[in-house]
Amino acid sequence: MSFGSRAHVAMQAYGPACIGIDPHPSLLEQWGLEDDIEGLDRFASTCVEAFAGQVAFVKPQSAFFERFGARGVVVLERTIEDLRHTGSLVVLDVKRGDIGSTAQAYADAYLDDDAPMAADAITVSPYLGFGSLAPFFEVAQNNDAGVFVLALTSNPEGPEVQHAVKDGRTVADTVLSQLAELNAGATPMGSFGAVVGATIGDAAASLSGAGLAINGPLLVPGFGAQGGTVDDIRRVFGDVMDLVIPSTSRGVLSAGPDVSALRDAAARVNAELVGS
Ligand SMILES: O=C(O)c1cc(=O)[nH]c(=O)n1[C@@H]1O[C@H](COP(=O)(O)O)[C@@H](O)[C@H]1O
Repeated sequence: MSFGSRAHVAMQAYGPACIGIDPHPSLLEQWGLEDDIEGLDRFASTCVEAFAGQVAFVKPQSAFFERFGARGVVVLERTIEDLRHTGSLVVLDVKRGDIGSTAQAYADAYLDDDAPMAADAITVSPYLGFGSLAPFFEVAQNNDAGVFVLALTSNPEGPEVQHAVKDGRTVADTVLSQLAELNAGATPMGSFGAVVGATIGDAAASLSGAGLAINGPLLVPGFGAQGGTVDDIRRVFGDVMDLVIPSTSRGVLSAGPDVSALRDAAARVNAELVGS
């Protein structure tokens, strides 16, 4: 089953939320853990216990594991493995992007189902040109995996690149319309998503063509710790709420380390969104 179909099924079963595993040093401390490999290991396994098979998407943030070198990557690899095939889909947040021939190697590393780090989907950056991402889409397609392309990110620096205009269209608009082309005709939705922050304000209003209706999932970070609210999500994504996967990390992780408190916090995110 394609990633788009699997995502649709998981969203129906658990609600739309994506919970990030971001082992910040401050969260390790808050959880009573040392900022070392043992602390990382305990943090990640607690998250697996809390979220596997409980939410539609879990998004480990690679950088917080890479901080610990090869041993951190081992923990990441095991975390992905433990989460996969539990009902929750793993979106590995690595934000890759490179010239096509190197993009192929990244795609093989994270999206080929036989690779040790294979995830259900990854995040990628289109700023070497949308066409440079072709290997990611091809490997994803062949492995029923997904790709989330940065379009309108949640950070305040994003607009300087993403709102830049070429041939009368913003860069973000171009990214979104190329995703819509890739997803055309897919049901219930395509496997190629966009990252659009909950904090983008009125930026979506200037999009042309299909706008945010890319017939693929919209990963929406910036919700929770970065200030985005359910009202913001409703305002920005009104017509395309069915495609929205709101993503939060610190907003839920700060409820830890108690497993049931973490689960309750994740369930509250879903309840808030479904009620919206
Ligand atoms: O791709 C992402 O997930 C992402 C894109 C974006 O525009 N903004 C953004 O915050 N993120 C990631 O989403 C997570 C947000 O974490 P919190 O701010 O703690 O909810 C981090 O792992 C970010 O790297």
